[in-house]
Amino acid sequence: MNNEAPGNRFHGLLGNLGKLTSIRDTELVEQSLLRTLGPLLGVLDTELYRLDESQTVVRVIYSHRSKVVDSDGGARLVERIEEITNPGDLPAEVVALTDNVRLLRRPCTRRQGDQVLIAYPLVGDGDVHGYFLFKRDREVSPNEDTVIRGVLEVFSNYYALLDVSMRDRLTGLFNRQALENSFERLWTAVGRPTSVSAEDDTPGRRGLPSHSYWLAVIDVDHFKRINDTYGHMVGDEILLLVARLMTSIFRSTDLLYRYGGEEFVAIINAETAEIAHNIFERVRLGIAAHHFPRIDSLAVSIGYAAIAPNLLPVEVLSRADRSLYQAKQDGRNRIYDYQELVDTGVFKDVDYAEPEFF
Ligand SMILES: Nc1nc2c(ncn2[C@@H]2O[C@H](COP(=O)(O)OP(=O)(O)OP(=O)(O)O)[C@@H](O)[C@H]2O)c(=O)[nH]1
Repeated sequence: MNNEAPGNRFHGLLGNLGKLTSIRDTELVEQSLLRTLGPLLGVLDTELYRLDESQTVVRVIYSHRSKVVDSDGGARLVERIEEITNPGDLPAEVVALTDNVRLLRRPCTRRQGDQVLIAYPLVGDGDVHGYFLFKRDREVSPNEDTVIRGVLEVFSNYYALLDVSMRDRLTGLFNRQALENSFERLWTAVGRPTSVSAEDDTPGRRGLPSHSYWLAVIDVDHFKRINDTYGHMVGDEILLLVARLMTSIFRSTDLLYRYGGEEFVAIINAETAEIAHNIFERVRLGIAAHHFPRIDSLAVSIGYAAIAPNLLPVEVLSRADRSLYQAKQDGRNRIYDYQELVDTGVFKDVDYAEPEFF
């Protein structure tokens, strides 16, 4: 561990665990874990790997601390947290080490020159759902091992509790609360325009940023009839199947929420409106082609809008929702893009700077 007196370290650890369990957001809890363990182990870099159900790494969170010398000559530690969703090829030594951790369900180490790469499993419900990794010049002592295991256990239990509170009970998708909680962070990450489409001569489009993230509201058509005809139990089963189908059609990096009764929200990454449209069309067709119990067929209507950095989340939601409403008005079982509805004169364009509700 580091050179602090044991009493101070113990208080520091308790304080950090207190902070960790006071956070109400799963991603911030993950960051807080790295902030707690890095200083405790005397290392500047720590990493957290998250796995999906098929044990594939889907997210990596890196915490880097570096010394910065101020103009007055004083040194301080600056921390940078980076998150990669859908990481590509992981370094071979990480794959080899974490394979062992997963199979043995216990910490493993791997020597790299004068350094040791150390990995701990994150265990919950009997499954390994991630790894905590760090590298340093020596192995973990028995005392350190006890502390790391204890902190990881608190983290895993608390994470599981938080995760449950962010999930819809019926479908297991994220719930409306989770969407609202993550809006701010989501916007910082996804709201940046990727480029400015200066060559695009489409009227009204020149100079507009081309977006890479899209928010869709997806609503089951005539769902009330299903409930009225077959009862709520069948209705519930169909909602669950719709959620499972959508989860299998969207990519694992797309975000899917149950927003209300038979209404879902998806946030996806796509380079153009056309690609986004094709993805939503795949969802619509996938649901239309599925054989649901009792009912002959099921349709969904979808309204979507680009996530522009100069719009509030509520404005993007409102645009997608208005487009959905239009799709319902025009006969259901269709997909409308807000911008398309503006360009074709169905909607009056709304000034980006002025929210339409106030
Ligand atoms: N089974 C079940 N039904 C739900 C749930 N939440 C909401 N509903 C029902 O979903 C139905 C939604 O009805 P409406 O809003 O009229 O929409 P709709 O019948 O799908 O019609 P359109 O959206 O206009 O195509 C209502 O009957 C709600 O009671 C749920 O969790 N389970």
